[in-house]
Amino acid sequence: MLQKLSSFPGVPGPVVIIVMDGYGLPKTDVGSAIAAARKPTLDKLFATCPNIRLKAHGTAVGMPSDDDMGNSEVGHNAIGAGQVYAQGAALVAGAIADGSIWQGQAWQEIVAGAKAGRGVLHFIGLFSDGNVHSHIDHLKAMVVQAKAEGVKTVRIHALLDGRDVPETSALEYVEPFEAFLAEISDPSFDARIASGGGRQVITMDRYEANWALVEAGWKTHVLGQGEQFASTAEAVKALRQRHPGTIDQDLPPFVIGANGQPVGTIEDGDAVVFYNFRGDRAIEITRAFEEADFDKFDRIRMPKVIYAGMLQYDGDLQLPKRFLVAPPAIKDTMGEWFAKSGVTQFACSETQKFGHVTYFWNGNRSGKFEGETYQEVPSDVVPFEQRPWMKSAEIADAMIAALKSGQYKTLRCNFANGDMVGHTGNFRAATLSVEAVDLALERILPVIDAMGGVALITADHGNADEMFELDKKTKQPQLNADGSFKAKTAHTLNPVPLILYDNVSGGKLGLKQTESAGLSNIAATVANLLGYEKHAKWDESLLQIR
Ligand SMILES: O=C(O)[C@H](O)COP(=O)(O)O
Ligand SMILES: [Mn+2]
Ligand SMILES: [Mn+2]
Repeated sequence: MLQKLSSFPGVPGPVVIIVMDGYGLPKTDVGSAIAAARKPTLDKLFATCPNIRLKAHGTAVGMPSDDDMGNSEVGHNAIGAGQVYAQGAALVAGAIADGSIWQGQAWQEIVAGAKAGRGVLHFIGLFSDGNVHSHIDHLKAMVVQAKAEGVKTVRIHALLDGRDVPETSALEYVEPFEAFLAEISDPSFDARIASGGGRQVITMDRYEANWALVEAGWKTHVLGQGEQFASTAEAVKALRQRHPGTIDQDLPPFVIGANGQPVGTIEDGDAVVFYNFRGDRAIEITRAFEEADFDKFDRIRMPKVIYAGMLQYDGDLQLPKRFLVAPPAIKDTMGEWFAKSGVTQFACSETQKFGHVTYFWNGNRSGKFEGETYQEVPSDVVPFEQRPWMKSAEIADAMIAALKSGQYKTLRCNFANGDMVGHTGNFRAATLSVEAVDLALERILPVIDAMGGVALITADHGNADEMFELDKKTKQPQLNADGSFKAKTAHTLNPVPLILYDNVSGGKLGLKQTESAGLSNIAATVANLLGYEKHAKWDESLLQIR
């Protein structure tokens, strides 16, 4: 049980946490879809409510350095756990730097497995240095080590990014990597890219939003079905020419081969490493490799392989069974301690972010704590620039109903809009997406008042706040060859807001802006609003009680 606060009994009604995914506070309004949006509710909140800035990137959320942007996993982990753990990106980099990854049983089984079969080791993963799901340097280190340990053949299945890195940057990764593979190959070692495609088109679906993506990835990587090219650089160039305006994340799948023969199908006896460290978009393809009674699509052929993930992606489901680096052991989350203290909890989002407010929130666990209720609003399966409002209205409906039920002491939701539409690089759509969230807030807040509650309105990292690549010196948008602004699809390094919406305390409650204030301070703040002391492990509360 959390201890009761002696100085404050807690607010009479529920405490609501609203995460506006991808809503950062930019240094300049140039290129900010948030600044361009008409958002009277948020404008009023910033003008009239206590509000501060929180760090949401870099070491404040467990990333290796302050040059690393934040992301949903590390952001929701930090919010939910009230603590900062070294995250996958940092853990894998550390395990490679000190060599412990090669000593681990999983790596040794992978190498032994490959050698015992046809000698083929496959790597599948996101092919960039975005450091959100993966890092190409980790892949490079594994290829070098595989050669040193006597693996004969390496085949890479490269998911093109353009979402955590500039939108048409694929060749900046592909060309040097294909050169590196050519250089490291010799008569005893043959390393090549074997297949690939845009990450939003194959393999990296999440939260079961669209299994067809995973099926398309399986056909490409495992079965080697699809259009063939002589090299990945050639594939990217040809596909771009054929699909003008298509950015890397949406490029169609391709197979490397000649005369109808793919160079790297996945066969019995091969070893496979899925080298993304982040779990949400790794779980479905992992299930396809591991589950004997898999029924999400027809695999046609199920090769018997030795499979490992970079990390274990779900601790409750133990998925995958074999993993190269142990994930952060996230303990003592607010979900767990509120449950132990009898605080009922409601969590809601649409499919695209549903796991963010459940699985990431609870430290990458898929199981519920007692007293938790989850509601998923099914996401549309469309390019989100075509529906920038996404399911904001339906999430507002669900939150309003849950609030009115009076059953929950704390409620949380995530509005995907600023992030998912921000990732498309479409400025006008991103502007609309922020306006949709504003409308949803306008509907939810009066119900919170009516229930005697308060809200903390925040974000997990920036995205819609910078929709153009800005010149580092002039801070003006970079231009494409045709004079248009170069769209930015990735997250930003900007801080995020924390707004306290409170019409019940009569001005008694405020927020402290501290030097280190970050997402990991939210859990303790929520506990105080509920009338509890924070858990000893949690970072300080930012609540001021006057
Ligand atoms: O997976 C994605 O969509 C992006 O790589 C990161 O976005 P998220 O961290 O907001 O989910
Ligand atoms: Mn996010
Ligand atoms: Mn995002």
